[in-house]
Amino acid sequence: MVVLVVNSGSSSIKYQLLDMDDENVLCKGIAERIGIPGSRIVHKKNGEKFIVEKPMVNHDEALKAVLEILKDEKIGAIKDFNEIDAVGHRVVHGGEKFSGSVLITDEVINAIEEFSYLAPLHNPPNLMGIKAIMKLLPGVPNVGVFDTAFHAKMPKKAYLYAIPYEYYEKYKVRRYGFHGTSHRYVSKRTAELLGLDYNNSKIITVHLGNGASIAAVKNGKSIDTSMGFTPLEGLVMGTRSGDLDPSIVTFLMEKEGLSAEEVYTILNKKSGVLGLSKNFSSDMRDIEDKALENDPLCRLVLDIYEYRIAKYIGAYAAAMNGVDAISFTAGVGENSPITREEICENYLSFLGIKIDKEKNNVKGKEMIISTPDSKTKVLVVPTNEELMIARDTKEIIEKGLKQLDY
Ligand SMILES: Nc1ncnc2c1ncn2[C@@H]1O[C@H](COP(=O)(O)OP(=O)(O)O)[C@@H](O)[C@H]1O
Ligand SMILES: CC(=O)OP(=O)(O)O
Ligand SMILES: [Mg+2]
Repeated sequence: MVVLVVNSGSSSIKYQLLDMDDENVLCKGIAERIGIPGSRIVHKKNGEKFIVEKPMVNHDEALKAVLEILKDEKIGAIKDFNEIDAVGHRVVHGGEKFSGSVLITDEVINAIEEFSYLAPLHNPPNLMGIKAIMKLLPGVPNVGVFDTAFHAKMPKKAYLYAIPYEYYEKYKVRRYGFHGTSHRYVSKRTAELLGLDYNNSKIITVHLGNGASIAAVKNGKSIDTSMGFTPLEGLVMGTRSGDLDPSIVTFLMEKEGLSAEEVYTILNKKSGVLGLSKNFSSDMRDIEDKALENDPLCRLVLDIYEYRIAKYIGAYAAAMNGVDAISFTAGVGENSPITREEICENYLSFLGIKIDKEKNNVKGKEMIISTPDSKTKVLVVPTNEELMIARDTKEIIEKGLKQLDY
């Protein structure tokens, strides 16, 4: 079965074409700068990279261009669109409705539309991708895989905020959690690599990309996670603040004469590592390089970044009353030995953690980086959200399911 995976963002579409008989990636890529000058597709096949400059004013045009590339004689992987058996889509917000992946129907589309007010930056582009594929590949089934689904069964004590209950009842203001597909993949893979029974294990997954979140996965279920009502809560991220005292919002509105929306933009796009470094960079590679040259501000930014992660790990060890393993994943988690080492060495020896420095000197590869006598194991597990989406898509289509529960 050939499955196309589509991850539509506001100005980019990531895609992957997989042969699910052997889980082989046939080709993949990203359409970037959709709707802005300089739009292009960066396409990869058999490790080779191809750049296709192409004006793409909206998601319809971008997906059309992507589909043409999939069929291209030289750089494509199929001869005809009828070789695509199903399409799996990343959808960021599934509200309280979806606790698993689903076959996309009109009813599901309406629900995703309804939840757009909870994720205004994410759900509208996700929907555009779904609608464009439905138009371009009529008759091909579509599956939705939600970032929120893996966290949907968190206990109420973990997801309710201590504000008047009526706001939960009226507007569903609660913690949802995101990056669930990544936390699900990485926690399961961690259990496999350590030979643990997934259904009887305590794993903390640390997803450090541009957006970053941590999850406490107990017995194969997410019982808590650091992102909340929106992907703004929790860790310090590239441009997002993570946790703060909400009174800062009203304080800044008054002092700087800002609107609610302006403060929201500052917290989402101008804060985090970028804001702390006085706009030097949102990319942890830049911060790390400078910190290693003893730049005091960048050293401080790295300290704050690591400290917040360590505090959450401590909290989640308490939430699960123990922890068997901690796994680092995504851009920073997979590629930054120094961040992993400093978090573990400076804060986590109380968990009996010992890091093997040589093993930790790894980038983008599965590795147990703790020593054999480390009480809690520490791992690097590269995430693979696309493979999870393709697997769910295959299972739903092959078994004729409407919803796949985790
Ligand atoms: N070698 C590295 N060292 C430190 N950070 C890195 C390295 N490589 C990538 N990163 C970080 O990973 C981030 C991107 O992570 P990624 O998981 O691709 O994010 P997203 O999916 O949210 O776009 C970059 O912003 C960068 O800070
Ligand atoms: C939900 C979220 O934060 O996603 P990303 O990391 O892709 O921005
Ligand atoms: Mg990501």
